[in-house]
Amino acid sequence: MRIVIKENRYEASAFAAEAIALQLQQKPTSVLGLATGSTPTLCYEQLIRLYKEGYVDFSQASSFNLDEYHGLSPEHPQSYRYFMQQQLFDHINIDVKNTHVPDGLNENPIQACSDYEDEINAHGGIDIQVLGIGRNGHIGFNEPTSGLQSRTRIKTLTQSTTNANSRFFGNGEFQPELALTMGIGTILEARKILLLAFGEEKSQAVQTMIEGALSAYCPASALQLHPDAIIVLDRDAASRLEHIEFFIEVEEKQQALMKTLNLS
Ligand SMILES: N[C@@H]1[C@@H](O)[C@H](O)[C@@H](COP(=O)(O)O)O[C@@H]1O
Repeated sequence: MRIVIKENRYEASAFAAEAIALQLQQKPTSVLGLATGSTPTLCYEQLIRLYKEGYVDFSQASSFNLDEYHGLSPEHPQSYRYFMQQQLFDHINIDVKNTHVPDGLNENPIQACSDYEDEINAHGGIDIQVLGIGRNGHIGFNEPTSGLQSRTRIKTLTQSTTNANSRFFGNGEFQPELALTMGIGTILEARKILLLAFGEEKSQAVQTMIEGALSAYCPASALQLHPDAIIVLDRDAASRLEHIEFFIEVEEKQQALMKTLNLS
């Protein structure tokens, strides 16, 4: 894991957007793995800016989102398809036919999940996967105890996750307790991973993910197994890291080395 600690969420989001832009410059047909939630919104804002300024082109790219609520239509304002249209797709030149979000209304969600896996494979796998992290350490909707080799499937959400996400739903509005989500094994197959975490409320999950043991109790800790995972934090999310000074030192040395090798 490479740990990048930025002063604030704006700098962290700009770093992530630049990494995605670079990926697309190097491989215009990249397959992007995308996430929802409040965390990636600034990164998407920066990506839209880079697109408008001509630095990035999505015309040959395709995308797969991590997850979707079961029971919400794509037009529902809380569905992740709707979120992606509003926050990113409607503002860039990606062909909507090339964007994929699990089908929350499919009458056979088990089949829909297995088809989703097939579709990712048919596209040659995910080149770069954006992730947020839940307060309980979940990634996608892989709640604690999710199998570390799990595949796309239907999951029951924990109370802690439904509570955290209730802020997006109106009083008395139907809030799904089931979701279709890529599995941890699916996520780990992405060639590069960029996990973003901001704010004090994520600091415990971040500490457990990075400094804790590999454990299904903290699904994000599975990223310790990934050969190219970058964890991008703001100061608050990094605040509980016991080895924070060490991580800062290593990153500075790595930056200096990359400059010397002309790789940055
Ligand atoms: N399924 C999503 C996750 O992909 C996301 O990482 C998490 C954190 O959301 P936020 O970024 O709003 O804190 O929320 C949801 O549960």
